[in-house]
Amino acid sequence: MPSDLSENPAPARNFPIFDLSRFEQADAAGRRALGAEVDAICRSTGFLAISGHSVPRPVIDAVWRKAHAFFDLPAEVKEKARAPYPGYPYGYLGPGVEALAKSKGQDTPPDLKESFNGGPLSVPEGLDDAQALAFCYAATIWPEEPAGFRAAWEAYYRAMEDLAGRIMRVFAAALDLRETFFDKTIDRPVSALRALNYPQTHVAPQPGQLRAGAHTDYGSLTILLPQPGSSGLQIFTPEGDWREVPPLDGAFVINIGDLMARWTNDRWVSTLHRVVNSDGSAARRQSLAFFHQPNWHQEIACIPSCLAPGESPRYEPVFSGPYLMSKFQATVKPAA
Ligand SMILES: O=C(O)CCC(=O)C(=O)O
Ligand SMILES: [Fe+2]
Repeated sequence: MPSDLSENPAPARNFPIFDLSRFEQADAAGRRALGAEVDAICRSTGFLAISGHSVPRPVIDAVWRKAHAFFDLPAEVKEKARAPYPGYPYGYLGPGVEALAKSKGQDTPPDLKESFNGGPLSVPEGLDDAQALAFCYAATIWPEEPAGFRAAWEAYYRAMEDLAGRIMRVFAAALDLRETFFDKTIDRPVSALRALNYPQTHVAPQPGQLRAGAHTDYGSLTILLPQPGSSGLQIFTPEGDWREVPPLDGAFVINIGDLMARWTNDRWVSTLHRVVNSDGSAARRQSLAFFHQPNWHQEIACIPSCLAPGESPRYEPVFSGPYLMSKFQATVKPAA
């Protein structure tokens, strides 16, 4: 685990940008070639930007504004939408609740952030798994204000679910699989959307305390929208140093998560990343993170074509939903 918390690294040179519309309009040979580019990126860091995504600007702007207005509310108002007990996945998680580095076994002070979290927009018909109903399909605790929050949130959630499905087709092409390979594994996804607010800080953080501690994401892929022009998101490169993700106006930053690494037998890497606060006095920063997660019951076992001859799978198969639940619950402060 790297620990150079005070380092102020340079922006990532040549941060890759992938034009999704170009891929979708290409013929079979073009798609294979573009897929190969994505394969190379995912073997190296698994972090890239997506342009040509066609997510309407008003959908993005609306959720951004509503989240900003929500975080501006007094603490006691935000607390009304609080997750009812530690380990409950949705609703408002106030400052001091989560330490992402704990998912990596690092005992750090809590992250300097607050978040609002929401789950799937509906429960699939006939689903009766008690754990799934109690965790991924638990109710989102909606805030009463600002007006229009829920409508804006749901529109953005839908747009992200759709975008994630399109990116998973790129991933299938990148892995030399038929492009619909993942479709059935993500047709009842248990994805979560998280709005993050990192308040302005005036005092030095505690030793080891960051805005978001070093972690990997848990699922198939994450679609991030960092505040335009903001800094602080860093990835741990294959060369072994922290690199800042540059601001990329109009593009989403995506990264693959642990389940994609497991699926591909570590051909693709789920890269460690974090959000730092420079020198203890950092400006407020907001972001949106959509954590795309395969169906609750989906078994994630090594894709056979990701095994070289004579190689054996590095991981035991896991089920998507229970895996997510165990990772999430490791990061929250237990009840006092
Ligand atoms: O806020 C960001 O830019 C990244 C947050 C993040 O990595 C996470 O919440 O998993
Ligand atoms: Fe993350």
